Amino acid sequence: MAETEIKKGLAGVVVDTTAVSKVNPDTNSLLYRGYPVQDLAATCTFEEVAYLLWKGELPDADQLEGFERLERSRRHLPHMAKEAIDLLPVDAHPMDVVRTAVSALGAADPNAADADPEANLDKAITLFAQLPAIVAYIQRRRRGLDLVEPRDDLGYSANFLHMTFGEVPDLVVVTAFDVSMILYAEHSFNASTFTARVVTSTLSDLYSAVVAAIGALKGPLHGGANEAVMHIFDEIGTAEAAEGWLDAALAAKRKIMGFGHRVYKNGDSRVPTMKASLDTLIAEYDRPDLLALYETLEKAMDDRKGIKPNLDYPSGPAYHLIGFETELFTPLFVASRVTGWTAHIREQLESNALIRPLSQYVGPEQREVPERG
Ligand SMILES: CC(=O)SCCNC(=O)CCNC(=O)[C@H](O)C(C)(C)COP(=O)(O)OP(=O)(O)OC[C@H]1O[C@@H](n2cnc3c(N)ncnc32)[C@H](O)[C@@H]1OP(=O)(O)O
Ligand SMILES: O=C([O-])CC(=O)C(=O)O
Repeated sequence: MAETEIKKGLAGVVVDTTAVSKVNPDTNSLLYRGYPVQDLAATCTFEEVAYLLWKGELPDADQLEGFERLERSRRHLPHMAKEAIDLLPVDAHPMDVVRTAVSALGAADPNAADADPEANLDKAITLFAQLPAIVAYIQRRRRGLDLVEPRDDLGYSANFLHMTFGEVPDLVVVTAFDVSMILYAEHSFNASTFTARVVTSTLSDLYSAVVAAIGALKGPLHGGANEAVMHIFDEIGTAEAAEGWLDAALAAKRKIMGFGHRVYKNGDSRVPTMKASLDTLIAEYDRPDLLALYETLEKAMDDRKGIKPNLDYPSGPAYHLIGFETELFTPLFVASRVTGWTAHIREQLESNALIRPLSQYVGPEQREVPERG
């Protein structure tokens, strides 16, 4: 029998088409619906980018006004999510808490199973509007603080920070956060988006697909790396210790979180934009020590392995400077990526085929069940 070529991890396998985004490792570029992500980050708000991902075009002034009004009207922490969160231990991992909250929202939505494209878009917008309240509440609850009501006179990111910290930080901080939300929003068939598409392909509902995607994102080889980067920084401590730490970690065959990528082999297209935002935060919070550690480790990794940082590398310290607890970093990724996931869920349903690959069996040959007892 001919040898079947196994593509471990589906590396290099093209499984379907998509019109949502294009990742091009040859040019180190990322397009959302045709627009370079760094240009969107420089000129648009996250709300405009979310609209683009779902609708395929940027909103005009009237469309944006209508969309913002809708999003702002849905920002309150839903009762069902709060009840579900309050049942969990305060120190449960925030990714587990977000996953549970979204699952509870799905169970409570009588229209959860309505797969009409407009119904699914409405659910996506609601989750987009509610996730900041969920994430902010989780951080405040961990700190023994009461929840903060949303403000409808603020944009998405300013309101997110207001609900988390009880005040709106300087504009440079809000802008850096908004840029991170734009950069995290979408990245073609990454593991969590593919998970969402697999679940959707069985004609399951949008909430189930998002819950599964959250589970996939949690892993440190994917979204969990932004949290892991900060743990590494804490472990290393200072720039002076970075090279010795790296040599020991590589000798112990450790994976260095925030470095490497399945698709980009010569640097992640989003890193320069996020690094520029990190630089503004370093200046704002006067933390040259953190910059020195960041750059020393980056250079040492390049020198030793030729492996470049991915988006999680600058995002981790950026979220730390803004004031988020380390365990909240990946939930921030969820709040952003819910836009991309739900755009893909809708796209999957437009021309669905059950996703069910084959495997090559390598277990025992057929055999008889031995006599029992
Ligand atoms: C937003 C995101 O989700 S971006 C990804 C975030 N994840 C991380 O930062 C986790 C750390 N990085 C990694 O584990 C990997 O680079 C991945 C999982 C992202 C990509 O992995 P793959 O495409 O499967 O690359 P693969 O694991 O084959 O790496 C090729 C070689 O580089 C090495 N390598 C890749 N990344 C790293 C790393 N971060 N640290 C140390 N070595 C690494 C591998 O050990 C392998 O070496 P080998 O050929 O000697 O065995
Ligand atoms: O594309 C990937 O494999 C991981 C990634 O960078 C993302 O999901 O943003």
